[in-house]
Amino acid sequence: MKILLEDTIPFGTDYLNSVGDVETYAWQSLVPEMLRDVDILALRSTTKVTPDLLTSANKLKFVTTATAGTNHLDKAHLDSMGIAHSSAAGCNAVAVAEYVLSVLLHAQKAQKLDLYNATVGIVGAGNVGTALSKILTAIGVKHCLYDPPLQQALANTGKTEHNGQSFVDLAQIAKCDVISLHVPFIKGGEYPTYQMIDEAFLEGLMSNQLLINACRGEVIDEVALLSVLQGEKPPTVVLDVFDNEPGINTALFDYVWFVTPHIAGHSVEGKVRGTQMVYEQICDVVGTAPDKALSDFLDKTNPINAALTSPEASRLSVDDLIAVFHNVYDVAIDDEITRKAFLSTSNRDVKQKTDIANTFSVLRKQYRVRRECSAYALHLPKNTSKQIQNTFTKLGFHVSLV
Ligand SMILES: NC(=O)c1ccc[n+]([C@@H]2O[C@H](COP(=O)([O-])OP(=O)(O)OC[C@H]3O[C@@H](n4cnc5c(N)ncnc54)[C@H](O)[C@@H]3O)[C@@H](O)[C@H]2O)c1
Ligand SMILES: O=C(O)[C@H](O)[C@H](O)COP(=O)(O)O
Repeated sequence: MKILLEDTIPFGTDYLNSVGDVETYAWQSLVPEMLRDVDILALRSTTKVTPDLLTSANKLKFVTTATAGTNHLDKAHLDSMGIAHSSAAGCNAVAVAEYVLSVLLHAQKAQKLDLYNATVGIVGAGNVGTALSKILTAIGVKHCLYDPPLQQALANTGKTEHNGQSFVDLAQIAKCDVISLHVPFIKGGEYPTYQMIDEAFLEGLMSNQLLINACRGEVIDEVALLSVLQGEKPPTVVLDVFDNEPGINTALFDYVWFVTPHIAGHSVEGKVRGTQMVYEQICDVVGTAPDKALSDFLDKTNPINAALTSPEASRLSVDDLIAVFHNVYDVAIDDEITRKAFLSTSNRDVKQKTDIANTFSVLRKQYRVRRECSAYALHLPKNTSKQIQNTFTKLGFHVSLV
């Protein structure tokens, strides 16, 4: 069985070389002729699987993406050719949720938010929305969900809540202190998400609200966003994703609080979990039993020694949470790297579009090593309360008292 892998899939060859005849292609080099006689194709989200790409695919039976998003696959066309397809649903949900947590903790530090008294509106309660809901539950932050397709599916089974959280409508989401977007990019159909955060929604936001987009840029009307951000008393906005990536509109940078190059899901765990998932799917297609596990590919980390200011308290103080969590992930570092890279991009006007696209792509490709909470042993003081230990455990840390 001939398996063609994109070289952006970490450990792809190590995982799959015993499963079939593996070949890799360099990122952005895939052309139709390379799919001749290929049985299985695995890639990531920057490769678009279009009818044109598939014109020479004479044997292709399975296409899979080591990512959560699937809007780069023309699924209707794959279906029409009888080619099965899949994705790594949920592979990087925790990474994105941790990205949002870092933003929330910075908002607390900057006095933009009173986190423990705030309400977070989660738009899209799938894998990422649920991972975020779990984090917020662990630290005791109120939140609500907007997800009509899921709400409808649950209603059909007589349920009104998802993991103990209630659903609200978009108008209620618009009133939340924080609005965090986690829907797929869908054009058309019953529940489209294309520009669902439209001009009216954006114009209704107040200066004390925080809007975070770490799903797909197309979900926000970016022209309206720029205009609102340039107006009086704009909301605080954090963007990980943009319309028309990688040729993004860098004019937004001057008005956005944190800006990152579509890396919210790029933890080591998020990426390698994606490889593990496509490996298991390919084993299934080939008819072989998988014998490799995520732990075979993840390095150990150094423990975090936390000197809590109030270890005996019944609730983890937000300052202690900030001090511990920002050892794991700090969005401000990625914001700084991003802004520096674009500053050295000579010009921001339309003529320099290629330069902007290259800068964006290179930042993503060369992203630093970032681990999730679950990668860390967390050493807490001996007198740490059970409640605080529990909170850290629920965040994924391996807690011990020293
Ligand atoms: N920035 C990143 O690095 C990054 C990482 C992972 C995922 N993503 C993006 O985030 C999206 C969500 O990821 P996920 O893993 O949670 O996907 P998912 O499929 O598990 O969940 C998506 C949820 O959105 C809901 N939804 C669909 N249409 C909706 C609508 N019109 N209104 C409200 N809710 C709607 C679905 O019912 C589902 O529950 C992905 O499709 C991807 O585009 C980005
Ligand atoms: O859809 C996803 O899983 C995420 O957007 C992911 O970060 C995409 O990563 P990429 O394939 O662009 O490296």
